[in-house]
Amino acid sequence: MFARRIVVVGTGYVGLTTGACLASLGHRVLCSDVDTTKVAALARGDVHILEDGLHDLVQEGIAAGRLGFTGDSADAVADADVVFLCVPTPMGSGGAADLAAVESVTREVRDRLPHGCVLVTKSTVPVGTAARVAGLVRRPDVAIVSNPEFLREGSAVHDFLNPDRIVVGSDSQNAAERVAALYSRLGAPTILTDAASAEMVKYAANCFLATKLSYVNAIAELCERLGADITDVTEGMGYDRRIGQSFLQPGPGWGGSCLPKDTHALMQVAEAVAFDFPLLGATISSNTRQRERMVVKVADACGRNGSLAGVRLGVLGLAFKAGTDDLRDSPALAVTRMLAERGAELTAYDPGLRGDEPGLADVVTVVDDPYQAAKGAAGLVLLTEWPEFRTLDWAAMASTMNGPVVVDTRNHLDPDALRRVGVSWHGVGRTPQEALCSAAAA
Ligand SMILES: NC(=O)C1=CN([C@@H]2O[C@H](COP(=O)(O)OP(=O)(O)OC[C@H]3O[C@@H](n4cnc5c(N)ncnc54)[C@H](O)[C@@H]3O)[C@@H](O)[C@H]2O)C=CC1
Ligand SMILES: O=C(O)[C@H]1O[C@H](OP(=O)(O)OP(=O)(O)OC[C@H]2O[C@@H](n3ccc(=O)[nH]c3=O)[C@H](O)[C@@H]2O)[C@H](O)[C@@H](O)[C@@H]1O
Repeated sequence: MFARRIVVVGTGYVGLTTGACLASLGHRVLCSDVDTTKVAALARGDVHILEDGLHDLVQEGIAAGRLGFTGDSADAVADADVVFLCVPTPMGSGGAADLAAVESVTREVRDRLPHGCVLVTKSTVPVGTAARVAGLVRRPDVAIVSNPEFLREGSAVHDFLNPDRIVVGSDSQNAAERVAALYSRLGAPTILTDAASAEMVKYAANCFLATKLSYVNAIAELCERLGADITDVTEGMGYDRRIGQSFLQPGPGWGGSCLPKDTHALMQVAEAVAFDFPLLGATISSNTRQRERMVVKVADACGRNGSLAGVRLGVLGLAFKAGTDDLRDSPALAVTRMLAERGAELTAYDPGLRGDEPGLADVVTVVDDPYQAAKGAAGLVLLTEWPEFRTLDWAAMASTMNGPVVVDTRNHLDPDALRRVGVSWHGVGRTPQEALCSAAAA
């Protein structure tokens, strides 16, 4: 089923990727957004987010006449077959998902949807939202479908075009099949289900991933205390196909625009039906603790008797993970903020950031090369796993530092290579080699 007239409301990481990828699959797509500055830039082919391959795909879609942009969602949907809602569902008061944007777009477009149109929630929304949207639309000729998205930032285009699965849920079998058919060229396993189950798949998956990471971070701490090496431990675990190698990398805690808000939202959903969910609660609180633990690690390695007051530190990476410019709920930024609160003087470098992002300047001085971040620092804290950090001239970095100590919260660097150039390396879940050697000698 090609050349469908599709409207995508919201042109963020998910909406723009959805629009550009569906256009690349041969569909005609019109993307709308309230942010008219963004719409004007996109219409010129200017992509405002760092996402591998997205810029080219947008330009190709525009050039092929299959991809367009507008600031008027109500007008856009007037001759649509399928409308995707890709607007934000941020953490609201008390932790529940804030559905204000989903509801406001629904109200805005409901009377303009043509007969037989399908309205799809692609935003991450709690179980029951499709029913709530149906209640707002109140039109038997418009079917509501839940089609959660599983792409990751930084590899959004790749993930969208190579999905592990497509999940489509609706009370209308016909509408679900029409939405599933849009992806038919991708050849992915497709789960057709009811809307509530589709909505639940999304939260169950994200919260499982968060739980896996909190577990791994806890095992890493245990490794530190017991003299085991988390890198070998996770390798040993990962070969078990029931566990798998991915999502076993310890770090400064998990973050980003989704895992934190979705874990809190599922806690709220559980509470609403009087379900006690201590496992998920511990997943969240362990993550807060992990961020704090990184600060203590830095204070121990670089502070003066554990104090960071007036200590000059360099920071490598501020984004919530490599490959993105997204700072939303970034553990790297959270740790940096806590270091600043403890009085550290911070200079940071992140290859994905310009440095003028809102809120950054209050916390940290952002520089545009890593050697500047290292200059005069009593220690460097690596918080985001950008590949280029591995290939820095570490001897040159160390020579400009005032005490070559690196706290590598991602176990991203080669500890032996760093030690060879005189850097004292501190990772996560890995006992420093010197300590192991002296323990063996004793
Ligand atoms: N970022 C990600 O990797 C993923 C996000 N999701 C979910 O997708 C949804 C969207 O997330 P992102 O794309 O990251 O958000 P985003 O913040 O990057 O983009 C949202 C866009 O919607 C626009 N918008 C807001 N209100 C609007 C309205 N009333 N009418 C038209 N446009 C409006 C904003 O201007 C913005 O351009 C969320 O529910 C999120 O949980 C799901 C999978 C992956
Ligand atoms: O719903 C969403 O928005 C998306 O949330 C996550 O994707 P994303 O937020 O892009 O980031 P991830 O790659 O999942 O990383 C999340 C956090 O976990 C951390 N992480 C990830 C993997 C790992 O092994 N270790 C680790 O610390 C990352 O550094 C990051 O802070 C999910 O992976 C996507 O499937 C989902 O669609």
